[in-house]
Amino acid sequence: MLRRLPGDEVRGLVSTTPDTAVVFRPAVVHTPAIVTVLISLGRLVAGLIRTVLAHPIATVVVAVPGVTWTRYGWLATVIVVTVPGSVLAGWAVADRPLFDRWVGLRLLAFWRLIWIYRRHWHPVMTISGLARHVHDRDYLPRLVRVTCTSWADLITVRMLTGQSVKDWADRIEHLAHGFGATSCRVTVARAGLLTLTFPRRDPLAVPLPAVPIPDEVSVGPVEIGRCEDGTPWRLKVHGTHVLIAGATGAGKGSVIWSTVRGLLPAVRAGLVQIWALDPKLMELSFGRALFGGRYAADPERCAELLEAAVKTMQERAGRFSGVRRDHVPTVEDPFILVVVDEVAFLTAYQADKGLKLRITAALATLTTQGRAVGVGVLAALQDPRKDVLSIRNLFPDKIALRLDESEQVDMVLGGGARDRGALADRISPRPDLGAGVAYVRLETSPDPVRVRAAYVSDTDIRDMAATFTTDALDREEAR
Ligand SMILES: Nc1ncnc2c1ncn2[C@@H]1O[C@H](COP(=O)(O)OP(=O)(O)OP(=O)(O)O)[C@@H](O)[C@H]1O
Repeated sequence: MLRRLPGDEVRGLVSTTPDTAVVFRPAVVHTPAIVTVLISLGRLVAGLIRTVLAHPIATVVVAVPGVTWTRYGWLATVIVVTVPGSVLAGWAVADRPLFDRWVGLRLLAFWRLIWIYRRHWHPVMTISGLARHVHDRDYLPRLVRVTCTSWADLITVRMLTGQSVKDWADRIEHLAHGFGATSCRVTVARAGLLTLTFPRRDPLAVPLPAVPIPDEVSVGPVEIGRCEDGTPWRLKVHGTHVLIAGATGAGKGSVIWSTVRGLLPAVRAGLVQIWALDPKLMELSFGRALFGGRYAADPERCAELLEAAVKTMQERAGRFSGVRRDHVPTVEDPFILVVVDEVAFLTAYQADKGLKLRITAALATLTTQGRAVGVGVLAALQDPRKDVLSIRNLFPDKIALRLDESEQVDMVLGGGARDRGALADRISPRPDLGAGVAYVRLETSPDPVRVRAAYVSDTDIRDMAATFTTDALDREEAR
């Protein structure tokens, strides 16, 4: 800064050329050395206190052997280190999950905080463009905390003031590669705080066997697979409509069959009816016996079945009107789940215009009015473009299995889903690794969750059909 000091004008003059402006030397204020030393010492002590408070266990682990060594010698130190070490090792062998929960994952989180995240934080933030340089000062988003789960690192970050979630969502690839992870997902923890999820391994890389048929009678949510965090993936079908989008071989069949499987006790009890439309004649025909005659494959018959569902829906709406607003499944008014495999065969690819119109109108009516009166639609399709299924937005819940193009992810899950980590176009095309893997937006959260549907094999379907048919015959005989 150039400043005129009182009485210092002549001494500070560095240019006396007559035709130029008068230039003064910058005023230099000399700070006494003792002040600098005290400030540095203060910073050091504050940093030490912060570190001890932030990592008390690590401090104890380092400090106790250190103090023991200086006061009691090496023998005492060996004892101090080996006794707790052996106890911990024994604990790890005896009860690994409990050990991991209380010790293992915390140690791992500390190690990864120091070795991966803190070490690379500055360069990754700067190069990805998330840091700011204003008036010669660097402003970095703050790395608040690292926690580890069995499969991922969860990083809590305080954004810079004025940053948006989109700023981070736009840079998930920079972040993933910067910290050596395969992907990154961004979720909002609370105002100004984000959680970044960096998977360390893929917990869904191994196919899941079919979920056992539940004992209790329920219309859902139906357990059909597993979420990435190890919790069951439960799909709600009663009171909503579900669209399953996935390229060929993505595993749409496993979502459909797992749902049917989970509903079987309720079907047996007469609380649920499954109406199946199978225009490809491949998927649902296998378990035809489960649908009690409500199965259609040729488009004409599909249109009739859909119109029958609309009729039932309207008849119910007439009866329920002014009496109740929600549907409770009963034997008289069971929940009707209309399952459509490859809905585009009935809409976009249908050559008969009349049939196409009838089918689209029936589907639109069911998806706009069916929820409250106990009629739901579970439809699968390969190509999620609007001109293929104009009514795709009428499905409140959507599942994105492996898709061919990145743009299709937002078409299925809604705007911004891919930016927030729903990389459905990156799901492996290898059936053992990627079939049945999907991203969903669960009701409880706008953030996409990665899931895998259990695989219901042909043998499972055959068994389901055989058991169901035997049950049905037994019931007939009993009557
Ligand atoms: N959940 C799953 N887990 C593991 N493998 C699966 C799963 N679902 C399907 N597969 C495997 O992937 C193959 C293709 O699955 P499926 O036929 O269900 O796909 P799709 O999406 O219905 O394909 P298409 O649209 O061509 O009918 C299956 O034969 C099976 O080997």
